[in-house]
Amino acid sequence: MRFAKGHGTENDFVILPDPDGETDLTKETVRLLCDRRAGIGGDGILRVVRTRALGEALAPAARTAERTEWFMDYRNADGSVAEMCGNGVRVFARYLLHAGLVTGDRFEVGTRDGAKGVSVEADGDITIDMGRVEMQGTSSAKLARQVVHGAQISVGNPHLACEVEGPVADVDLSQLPELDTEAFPQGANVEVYAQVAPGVLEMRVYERGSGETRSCGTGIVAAASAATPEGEGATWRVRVLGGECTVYLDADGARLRGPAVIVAEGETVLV
Ligand SMILES: N[C@@H](CCC[C@H](N)C(=O)O)C(=O)O
Repeated sequence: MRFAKGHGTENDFVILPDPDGETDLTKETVRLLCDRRAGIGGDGILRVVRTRALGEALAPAARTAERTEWFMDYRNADGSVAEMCGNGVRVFARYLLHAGLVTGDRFEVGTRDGAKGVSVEADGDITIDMGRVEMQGTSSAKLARQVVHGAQISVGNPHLACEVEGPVADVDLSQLPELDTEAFPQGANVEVYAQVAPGVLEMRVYERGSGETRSCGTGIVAAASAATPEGEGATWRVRVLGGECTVYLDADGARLRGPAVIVAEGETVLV
């Protein structure tokens, strides 16, 4: 099967073009493709499928995705399915352009969290309309060496965004965070962040289904939202291990801007 490899601020993905939805992507296949030694390596998979090829498989929650031509079927490295991936949508959009599957600098991509607007900026960055962020109260998580408290937030997928004192580099994210399972029955992505200058956050993330990654777009939006008590009218630059993205919070919701690159194309015998 053909594949491509891409990343957005070093959140990296194996891209599988499957326009007619002919590939049965099992958990085992996803794990193998994402394995950094036995496979291609990635934090997740972006299956590129025509929305109409999904038929009944398009969950009701993804209904606004029906109007899109292309659907991002996102899988975490452990084979689990996620509703949304912010860096993933940018990389997916870059792939559609690269492969000539879309033209123009404005289009939409279908996700399990609905249709997401894509704008290609003059400098090559890609901006995604992430939609409304849902603030759901507070919760906490037990990390390897400390307990962190923060905001429970849905960016289509579940997050716990926790402000920490001191450098985020000092936080031990080597172990799966222990969460309140009543608050997060489906698990969550856990962000730790600190404000390091006016309008600038540093953030690290432990992603559900992938472990610590070098960036997480929905996590970046969650951290920016947690850092904005007024809810809107804010712009944040968010620095992560793999680079930097910008989040704009306004009355229409959140927009995420950042880079997205394709680094390789080839053929795999693993699918
Ligand atoms: N890296 C992504 C988020 C991917 C899904 C996440 N691990 C989950 O299970 O919700 C991003 O850039 O948003």
